[in-house]
Amino acid sequence: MPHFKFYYFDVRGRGEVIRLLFHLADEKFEDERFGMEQWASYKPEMPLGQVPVLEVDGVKISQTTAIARYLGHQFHRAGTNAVDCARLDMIAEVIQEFMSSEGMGKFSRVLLGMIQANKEQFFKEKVLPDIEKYAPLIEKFLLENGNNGLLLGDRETWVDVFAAESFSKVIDYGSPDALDAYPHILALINRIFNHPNIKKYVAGRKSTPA
Ligand SMILES: N[C@@H](CCC(=O)N[C@@H](CS)C(=O)NCC(=O)O)C(=O)O
Repeated sequence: MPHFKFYYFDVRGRGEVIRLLFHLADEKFEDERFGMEQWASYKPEMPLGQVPVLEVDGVKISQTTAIARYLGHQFHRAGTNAVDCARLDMIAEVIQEFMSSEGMGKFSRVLLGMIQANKEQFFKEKVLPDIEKYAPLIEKFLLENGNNGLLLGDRETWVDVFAAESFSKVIDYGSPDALDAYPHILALINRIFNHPNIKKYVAGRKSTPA
């Protein structure tokens, strides 16, 4: 296995999916966490001036989906043929759009106080419309795959982890009933966060504001 070093702020944010993929695979990585006050010294070293970034034997990879897809292949948590890989990519793009959408894309910064707004009001007025737009799409893919709480096939892939982490944030930081209309997404979250490796990590994880 290569030496992995992961760079991200000391929050879940966009980066937590990568940490979850390492824990799911039970693979070691250096979890380099920092605060905003240290960010200026890291930024010039990052390929796109942003994080998350994964360093693989000294080579830095940026963009959440590129890193997560790479780990999916590395840890055998990807599709098993080109069409399945493309279908998973399609779903990952939907999740990435959700995470970059008008409200959801800014929600972490609201939670962290980087954008001045009332958290409850922002969630209700800006994030809920994004959930109403994107959750039905993910719910549909889950339904098409049956009732096993997975997006494709019968084994957890990197995109299941990406979807579970992304949507669990609206429950954890927004409202506990925000996904009640989407039982298959709730089943996916339940399945991923009850995987023994992930459950163990989350049980010992410190709580962060975003
Ligand atoms: N499309 C990128 C977006 C990355 C991004 O927006 N990163 C933010 C943190 S979540 C960042 O690095 N902000 C600090 C900056 O831009 O200086 C991805 O998904 O990885």
